[in-house]
Amino acid sequence: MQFTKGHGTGNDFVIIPDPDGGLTLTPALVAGLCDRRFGVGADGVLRVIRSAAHPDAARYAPDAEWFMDYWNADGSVAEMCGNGARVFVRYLLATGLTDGPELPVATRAGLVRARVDRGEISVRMRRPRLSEGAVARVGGRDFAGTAVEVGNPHLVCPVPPDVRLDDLDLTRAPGFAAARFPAGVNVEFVEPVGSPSGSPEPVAAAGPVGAAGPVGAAATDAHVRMRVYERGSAETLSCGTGACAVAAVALRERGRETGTVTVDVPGGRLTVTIEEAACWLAGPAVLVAAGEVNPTALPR
Ligand SMILES: N[C@@H](CCC[C@H](N)C(=O)O)C(=O)O
Repeated sequence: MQFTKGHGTGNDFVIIPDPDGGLTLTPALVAGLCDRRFGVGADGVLRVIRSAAHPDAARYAPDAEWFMDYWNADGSVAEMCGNGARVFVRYLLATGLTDGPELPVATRAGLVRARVDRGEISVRMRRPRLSEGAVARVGGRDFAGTAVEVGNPHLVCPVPPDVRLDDLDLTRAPGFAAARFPAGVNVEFVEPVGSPSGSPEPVAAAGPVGAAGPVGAAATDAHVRMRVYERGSAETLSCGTGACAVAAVALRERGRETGTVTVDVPGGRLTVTIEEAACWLAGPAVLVAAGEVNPTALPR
């Protein structure tokens, strides 16, 4: 089985080309591929399949030639993956399966549109929908947050000033009310950059680094840091949809509904631009290796 390995700000994926849908992808196979000791190792799998070859793709976005069949590391499927969509497009372009600079991609959350922009890849997704408050529990402490839907579910929790973001123990899943999130939830913890809790202002905080959004924004309206515990994948170095959820909350805290937010994640920097009717996620998307994996040698 051919594979390519790629990442977007350290959120890494095993990419499996299956243009005509000949492959049977199972939860066990996905979990084996993502195993960091006994498999290739990744936060998730991106199957590259033509929409016409996937039984469900047409109902999500009938007009896109390619369907991003995204799976979490534990073998569950998710509606959307923002970094995955950017890496998926990088793969399509690198292998000549499509040409840019703009293209539609079908996902379980509907159509997204990608754009190559000065070496970065941006995806246009739905606008995050903020709903009521909810609570995440870490290390015996409750963190109040906001539920946000970005095609997939998120819970964004600002970290209070007496807690250091880096000190949170995310080796285990944060607790949350299962009745509120019956399908599980991705939990983001966020603090402003330069916050009193001790995180230093990074160099070039509001400069053009990573600010390659669709409007060419050189300065951003807010600058935050986040960590994330992903449903189905544990703590990851980055989460694109999570960054969009965090950006929406950061803008609301500033009394705004639209704007551009710089989001620092453990694996790098993303830029999120929220418009009236859409949300753009921009950042690097890199392919690092390609090879062949023996599925029968993977853990089951
Ligand atoms: N890392 C992704 C999100 C992947 C899906 C998520 N774990 C879920 O189950 O919803 C991103 O970049 O958005």
